[in-house]
Amino acid sequence: MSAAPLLEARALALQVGERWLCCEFSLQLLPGQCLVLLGPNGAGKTTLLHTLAGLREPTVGSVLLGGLPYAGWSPAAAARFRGLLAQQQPDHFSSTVLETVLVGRHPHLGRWGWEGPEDERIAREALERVGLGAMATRDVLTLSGGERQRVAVAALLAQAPQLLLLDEPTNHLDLHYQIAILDLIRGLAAAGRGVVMVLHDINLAARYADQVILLDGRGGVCAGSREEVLQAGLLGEAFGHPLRRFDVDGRTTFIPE
Ligand SMILES: Nc1ncnc2c1ncn2[C@@H]1O[C@H](COP(=O)(O)OP(=O)(O)OP(=O)(O)O)[C@@H](O)[C@H]1O
Repeated sequence: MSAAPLLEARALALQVGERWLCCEFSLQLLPGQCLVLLGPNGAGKTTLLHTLAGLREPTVGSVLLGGLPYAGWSPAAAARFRGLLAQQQPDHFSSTVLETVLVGRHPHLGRWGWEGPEDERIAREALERVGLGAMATRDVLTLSGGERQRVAVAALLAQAPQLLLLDEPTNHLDLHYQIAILDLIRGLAAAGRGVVMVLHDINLAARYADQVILLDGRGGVCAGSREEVLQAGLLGEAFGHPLRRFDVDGRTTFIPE
C-alpha cells in the first residue's frame, strides 16, 4: 500500500495584484520526500510556500494537508502536522534561547498551556541538534544572525511536525552549518517526514531535492523530479543568466557562465 500524501496542491495558480506568479500546476508530497522551490527574486516562492502552509488562499485550485483542506483542520492540529520556518525571525522582546525554542511546543501543550519537563527536554535536545546546547540561557537579542537562524530551526524541530515548510533555511548560515542543517532536514525526510523548502542556491537544491518547482518570475512553472527540472537551459532561462552543468563524483554542480 502506498503512503498517503502529506501535502497536495491541485491545479494551483497564484496571483498578486494584476500579476500571475504561477500558472496552474499540481504537486504531491509523500513521506520521505524533499521538494525545493527555486526561482529568481520576486518570482513567488514565499507566496507559494505560505499558500502551501495554509496562510493564504490560492487564487485558483486547492491545497490539501494530510488529505484535508485547511478549513477541515483546527489551528492547533494543523500546527502539530505542519510547521513553517519563516524567512525572518521577529524578536520584539528579550527572551532566552530556551524560551524561544519552547514556543515550538505550544501546539502540543495541554489545556492550561504550561510547558512540562518533557517539553523542556525536547527543546534542549533540539538545541543540541543545531549545535547550540550551551546557549540555552542566552538572550536571543544577543545572538548572531546564523545563531538566531539555528534557534529558529531548533524551534521547528521541537514542534516536531510531519511536514516541514522552510523559507530559505540556510539564511545567515556559514558553509559548515548550511550543510549541517540541510543534512539534518534531509535526515528528517529520510525518517518519514516531508520537507518543502525555498532555496536560492541551485547547487544545494541539486544536493538535497527529490522534486523541484522552478518559478520563472513570469508566471511559468516547471515542476518535476530533480533530474527533469535541474537542467542548465531551464535554470538559465528562469534566472536570466546562462549556466553550465558539471557532474563530478556523483555530484551535480551548476556554474554561471
Ligand atoms: N500583498 C502584495 N501586494 C502586491 N504585491 C505583492 C504582495 N505580496 C507579494 N507581492 C509581490 O509578489 C511577488 C512575489 O513575492 P515573494 O515574496 O513570494 O517572492 P520570492 O520568490 O519569495 O522572492 P525572494 O527571492 O526575493 O525572497 C513579489 O514581486 C512581491 O513584491
